Amino acid sequence: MTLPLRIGTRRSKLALAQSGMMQRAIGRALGIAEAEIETAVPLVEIVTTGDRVQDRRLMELGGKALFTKEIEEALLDGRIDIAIHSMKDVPAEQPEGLCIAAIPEREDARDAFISRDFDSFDALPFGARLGTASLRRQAQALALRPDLKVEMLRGNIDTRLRRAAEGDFDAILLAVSGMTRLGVTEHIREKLPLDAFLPAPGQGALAIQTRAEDIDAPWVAALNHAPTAVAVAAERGAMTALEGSCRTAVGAYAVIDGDTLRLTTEMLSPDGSARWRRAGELFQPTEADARALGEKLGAEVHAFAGDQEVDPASLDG
Ligand SMILES: NCc1[nH]cc(CCC(=O)O)c1CC(=O)O
Repeated sequence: MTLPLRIGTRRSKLALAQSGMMQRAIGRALGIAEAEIETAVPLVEIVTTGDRVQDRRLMELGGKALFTKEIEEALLDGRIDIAIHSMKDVPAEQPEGLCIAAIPEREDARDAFISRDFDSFDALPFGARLGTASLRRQAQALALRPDLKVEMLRGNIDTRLRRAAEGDFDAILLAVSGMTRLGVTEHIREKLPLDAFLPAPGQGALAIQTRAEDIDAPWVAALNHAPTAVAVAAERGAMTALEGSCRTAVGAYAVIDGDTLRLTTEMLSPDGSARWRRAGELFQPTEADARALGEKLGAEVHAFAGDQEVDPASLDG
C-alpha cells in the first residue's frame, strides 16, 4: 500500500479522538516514526449530513447511514483510504466495494449514569426526568423504573453533559466508551450493569473501513483484535435478525471467556413493559459461527417480540 494513507473523519470531537487514536496505531503498525505519522497517515475532515442536522430528529431522516454516507463516497472516490466509525453506528450491510477490514480491541461496553444530583440510577426519585435519544436506553430504564419521565436528548457528548450539569435533566445515559475516548469520565456516577442495560450491538468497539481490495493491507492484521471481532460478529448477527435500528429497542452483548463465546440479545417494547431475551454459547467459534448464533438467537427473539418498531411521529420531540 502506498503512502500517504488518508483517514477520513467526521469533525465531531469523538470522531477526531477515535481517528487520532487509530492514526497513531496504524502509523506504529507500519513502523513509521512518531514525527512522520501526521504526514504519512493524515486525517481528512469530512462533514456528513448527520452532523449538519444534529438538532432534528434523525429517525425521520434516514438513521445511521446519515453519518457514514459522505465518508463512504470519499472512500469509493479514492479521496481517502480509511474511515474509522463507532461500530454501533455502522449499518448491517456494507456498500458495494467497501469492507470492515479490522476491529480493534473493544473499550468498556457499558452505559454510564450521569447526574448532577444523584449518585446512582437506583437513587433517582419518583418521576425523575431521564434524558436520552436512545430507544434502547429508554426501554431498559423504564423496565426497571416505569415512573421515570424519559425526555429526548440529542447533540454531541459535550452538549449532553452540559445539559445534565445545568440540571435540564435529573440524569442522562451515555456510553462509557465515548466518554473515555473524550477524556470526560469524571462525569460518570455509575457504570450500569450489563444485564439490566444490555448494550447496543457493537457498543464500545470501532470499525476500520477500507475499500474491499485493501482488506489484507499490512497494517490491518495488526489492528484487528480477534476476540472483539468474533463478539461483534455475534452481536451484529443478532442486530440483523432483529432488524435493529434507532426505531427499535434492541440490545446485544457478547464476550469471549477463554474459548467460549457467550451472547445475550434482547428486544423491548418502547415503554419497557415487555422484554424478550435469549442467550447462547459457542466453543471456539469463528466469526461466521458467531454471526450464525447471533442470527439464530435474534430470529428467536423476533419471533416472540413481533414488530416493535416505533412510528417516529409518536415520539416526543
Ligand atoms: N449514537 C451516538 C454514539 N455512537 C457511538 C457513541 C460512543 C459509544 C461507542 O463507542 O459505542 C455514541 C455516543 C453514546 O452512545 O453515548
